[in-house]
Amino acid sequence: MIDIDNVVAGYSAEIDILRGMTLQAQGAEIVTLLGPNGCGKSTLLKTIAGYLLPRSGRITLRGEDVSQIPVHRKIRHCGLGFVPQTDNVFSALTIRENLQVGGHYLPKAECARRMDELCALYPVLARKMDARAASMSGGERQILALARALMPRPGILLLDEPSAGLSPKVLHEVFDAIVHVRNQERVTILMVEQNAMEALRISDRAYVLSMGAVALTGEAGALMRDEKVRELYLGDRAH
Ligand SMILES: Nc1ncnc2c1ncn2[C@@H]1O[C@H](COP(=O)(O)OP(=O)(O)OP(=O)(O)O)[C@@H](O)[C@H]1O
Repeated sequence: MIDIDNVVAGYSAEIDILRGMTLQAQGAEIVTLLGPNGCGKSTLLKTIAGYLLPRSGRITLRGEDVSQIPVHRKIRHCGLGFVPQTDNVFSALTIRENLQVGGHYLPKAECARRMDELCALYPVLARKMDARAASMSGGERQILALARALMPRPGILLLDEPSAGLSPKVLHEVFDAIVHVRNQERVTILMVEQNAMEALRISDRAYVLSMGAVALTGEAGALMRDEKVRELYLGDRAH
């Protein structure tokens, strides 16, 4: 369970980017964050992950107030996985090595067992374990980034634009991979996406952000069917 309560945060002391952000996600839910460029979607993920600490408000993960816990401790101790938008795999390392980095603080046998599980979940990785990540396609790299974040078995996964730069076909492969892990491992997923309609198709709920706060929230199917929402927030690309 993620509970964000009235969070205010920013990069400099003078400017608040998040201005009283309140939202929740729980269970095996996929929740998408939508909204115009610069409204604070990535900043919210960075604040939940602990790259930025809130000036006020509270972030609760699985019942524990983690508002002031920085990123390295959150990922290790709070069951949080984070896949940033860029630089999310080590190109010079092999797929096996990337996964080992993701599980570096697991005991060796547990790390190996977890790699086997993730290779079973994502066979595309199993076929190329000793190839360098640099040789992977964009979609394969996203799946590796996802698997790397999953190594320590997080209960909560934050994904920043997993479809960025991908063709529509590959986007569907990556979204399938996200749904697959939600179904198999019952992870709570909070995802930022520009591809609003595609993201809503795999989501349970969504929040539309505007100027650092929630403008609108609802069940994904209802948002997709709402004419006004489609026109104002989704570019009316629904069919
Ligand atoms: N490292 C940073 N230092 C200072 N300001 C930043 C930094 N990163 C983002 N910002 C500012 O914070 C605001 C929100 O940015 P953010 O990246 O969270 O938006 P977003 O909703 O994810 O946008 P996009 O859809 O374009 O990725 C923007 O005005 C941006 O310029």
